[in-house]
Amino acid sequence: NILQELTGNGKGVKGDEKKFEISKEGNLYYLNDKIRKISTYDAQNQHENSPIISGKLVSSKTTTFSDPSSVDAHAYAERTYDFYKKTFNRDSYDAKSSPIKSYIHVGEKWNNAAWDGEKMLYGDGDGKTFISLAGALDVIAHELTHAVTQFTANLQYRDEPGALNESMSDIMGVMIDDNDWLIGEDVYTPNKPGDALRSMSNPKKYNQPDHYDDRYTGYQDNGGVHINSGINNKAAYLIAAGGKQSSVTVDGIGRVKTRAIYYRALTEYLTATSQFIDMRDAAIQSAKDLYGANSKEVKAVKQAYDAVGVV
Ligand SMILES: CCC(=O)Oc1c(C)cccc1C(=O)O
Ligand SMILES: [Ca+2]
Ligand SMILES: [Zn+2]
Repeated sequence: NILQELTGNGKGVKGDEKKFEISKEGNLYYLNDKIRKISTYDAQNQHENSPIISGKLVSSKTTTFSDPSSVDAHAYAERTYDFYKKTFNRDSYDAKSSPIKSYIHVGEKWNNAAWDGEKMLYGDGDGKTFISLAGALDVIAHELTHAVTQFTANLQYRDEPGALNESMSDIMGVMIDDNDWLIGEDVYTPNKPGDALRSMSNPKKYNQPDHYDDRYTGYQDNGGVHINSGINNKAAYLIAAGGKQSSVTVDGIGRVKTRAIYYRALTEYLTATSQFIDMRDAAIQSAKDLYGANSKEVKAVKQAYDAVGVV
């Protein structure tokens, strides 16, 4: 690459040392990765609903950056970018190498993270429910996957399509932060070790259904997008890890093949109004495309959706 690489460093939200790509303009250094086109801004506690969230590109007098939220937001965006490029040959969220912008210190003690249609937003948390949400790789991967979904299937953010939108973000979140089936564990309830925002292996542990017959049909949470995502999350877990549910046994095929199936379903088959049954069909078709019509991978997909009652 013609650009001269420049490495920055700093401690993340959990106190761990990280390295990342920066740039120098004049006598200041900036969280601006010109190779991946990733830049990180400080929203300086502007309210998350303010029409235009402006921000100050994070800078430092030296190559060491002292704001842990900025360190993690920048480094984890790079990790997520690299995963999509290496694993699926996708260049940024729109596959057209569009710039990735992250804003930290959004709102006041905001227990939230979001993709707002054009940039990523991270709250600092209130210190009880969350610490800075930029501090978790699976959170950042979840948010950037909302952007990927927007530029591919563009699943509507309500009811069943919305639950699938949420599930795709959780699936890629655990595939990128790939040492567990938990979501948000690194930044959730600092005073309660060992818990998480969601579990894909056991959705019910955090009050999500793991079977279609138990789906939420009310109006809260845009028709339960963070509730019913548990059903598809469990299916994805079963496809990868195997297991038994509602007297159906699934022979797992591993994380690598599972993420390939879901990425293909998201980018080739799902649409804005896909329902859970369409997710089943899209996953089966994707497994057929990738591994053959009578493959054990196709069998695992069918078994998993049988197990979660999407038939
Ligand atoms: C795993 C990241 C996540 O779920 O972020 C959200 C939070 C913490 C609150 C509300 C919505 C979201 C989201 O991105 O869906
Ligand atoms: Ca995790
Ligand atoms: Zn989400």
